[in-house]
Amino acid sequence: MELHPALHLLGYHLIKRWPEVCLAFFCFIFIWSYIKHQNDVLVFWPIFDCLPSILKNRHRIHDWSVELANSVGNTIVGKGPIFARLHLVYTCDPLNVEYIAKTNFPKGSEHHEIMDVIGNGIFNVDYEHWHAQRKMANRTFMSKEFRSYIAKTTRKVVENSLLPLLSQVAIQSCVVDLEDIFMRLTFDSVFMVIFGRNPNCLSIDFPRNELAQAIDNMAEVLTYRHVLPSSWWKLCRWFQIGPEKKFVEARKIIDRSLESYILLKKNDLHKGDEQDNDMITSFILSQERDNNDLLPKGDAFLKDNGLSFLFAGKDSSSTGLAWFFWLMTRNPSVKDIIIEELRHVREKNKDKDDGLKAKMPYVFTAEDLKGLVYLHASLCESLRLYPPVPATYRGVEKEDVLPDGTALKPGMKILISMYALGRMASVWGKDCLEYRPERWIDENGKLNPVPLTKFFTFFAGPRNCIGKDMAFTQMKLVIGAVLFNFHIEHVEGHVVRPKPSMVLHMQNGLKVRIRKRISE
Ligand code: HEM
Repeated sequence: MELHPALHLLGYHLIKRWPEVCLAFFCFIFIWSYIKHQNDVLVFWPIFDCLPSILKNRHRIHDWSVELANSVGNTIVGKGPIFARLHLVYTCDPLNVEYIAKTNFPKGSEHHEIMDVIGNGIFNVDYEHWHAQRKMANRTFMSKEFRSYIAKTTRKVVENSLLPLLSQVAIQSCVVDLEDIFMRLTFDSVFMVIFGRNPNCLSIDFPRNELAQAIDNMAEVLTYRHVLPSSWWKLCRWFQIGPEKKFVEARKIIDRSLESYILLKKNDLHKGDEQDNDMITSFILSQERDNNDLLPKGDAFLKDNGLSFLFAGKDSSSTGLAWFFWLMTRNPSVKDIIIEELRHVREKNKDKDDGLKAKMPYVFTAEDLKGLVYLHASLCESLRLYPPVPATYRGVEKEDVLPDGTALKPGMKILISMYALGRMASVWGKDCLEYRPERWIDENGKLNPVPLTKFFTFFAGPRNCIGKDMAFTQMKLVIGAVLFNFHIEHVEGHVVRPKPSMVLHMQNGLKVRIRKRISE
């Protein structure tokens, strides 16, 4: 049978122009699939796998992680684009996470590479090296002297810097970013706990601190490194372009500053000055005293750990505080109960108050706030809904099976979302998105231990947060002082939402007005 000339021509062109035809065909499949799946929470594309879904939701990545768990499942295995050589297991199944935490999966070599700026600091090492460092750090963090040093230094920052600044802001009745104020506060207090010196970032002229700025820039670059395929950021590093240029500049400042602080500390120690109770002094003494081959000698190790703890402690408590105060502005009944608890303490203290402590604004001690059940419950509830460290990951180095049956193979990466873990109806019940401190309190008015078993904000197992108690002490001192002495009003129209970053910062900060609470 003779072929129609038009069909003949079409066949000729299809063969001659095959690259264009293939491209058109792929575009058609792509657009058709996009339209068909545009409302799906997760789509696995050919070649690109889950990457387009991640990119589409990058601006709301934390809320997307909750939707994923609710609509697709608590554990999802994805491969990522072929060129990224990624094999990812995303989980927010509490049993899986508990297993991962207790079995002590390593952070892995990729983490070490990405976080090269903290070298062999505790955050970046695994197995016996981590074990030796954790033992040394535990000795410091568990000691009574160190704990009371934390309480004393934080209270000093609250009394001498935070309250005068807020009083001034109240007089001027201007709008301030409370998240920025808390970031300055925790930088000063964490720095004092680690290095024994106050960088004085928190003051009414809002000074620019070169080191704090360099650490923020560094954190931004590290976020890029975590989300980009490693070949991309390594190429940028090689050419010293984009974020990697910023990295080099930030690193110079960080190295120079921390080295000089360590030198100052060593000079103080060798002059025979009275010993401080800060962390670096304690680590220097451990280095001199302990004979453990797994604990590196020298200043590089001190610098790596000084920076590890600064990274871990600087923005986490401040972020926790910012979300807590945001929730207070939206839940006045909760705020009133906490203030009532604080008033009781104030009344009890009246007899023993010396003139200095009795003056307004009133400052509580860590001891005053320790037993306040509702304050603790409200803070835990806020940290559940807004975990300052929203996600973490672990490497897989040998075959294993998670409690829900997911098979793990060497080379896989396990991504754990603390943000999703705190918001799942299957874990916290139907009212999981409500801010309800009562869920942390039992029928006898005591703290309920049950929610703690599903609370992963500070992670779990042997590699949980070593600074958890310190963070609670810091945050409660700030909450007690601010709620008791000031009214905080959220500026109407200012939108508060989480930023897609490694720490759950607020996208636009927390804009508030402050008034003194005197007459009540
Ligand atoms: C609200 C405040 C805080 C939260 C929510 C928090 C959360 C966490 C989480 C989730 C981890 C595990 C991360 C992982 O393994 O990937 C962690 C580890 C760690 N945190 Fe915190 N943290 C807070 C405050 C602090 C403070 C104030 C310090 C000390 C200055 C600190 C020091 C550390 C260190 C050193 C580790 C690593 C522990 C290890 O690997 O053995 N954290 N933290």
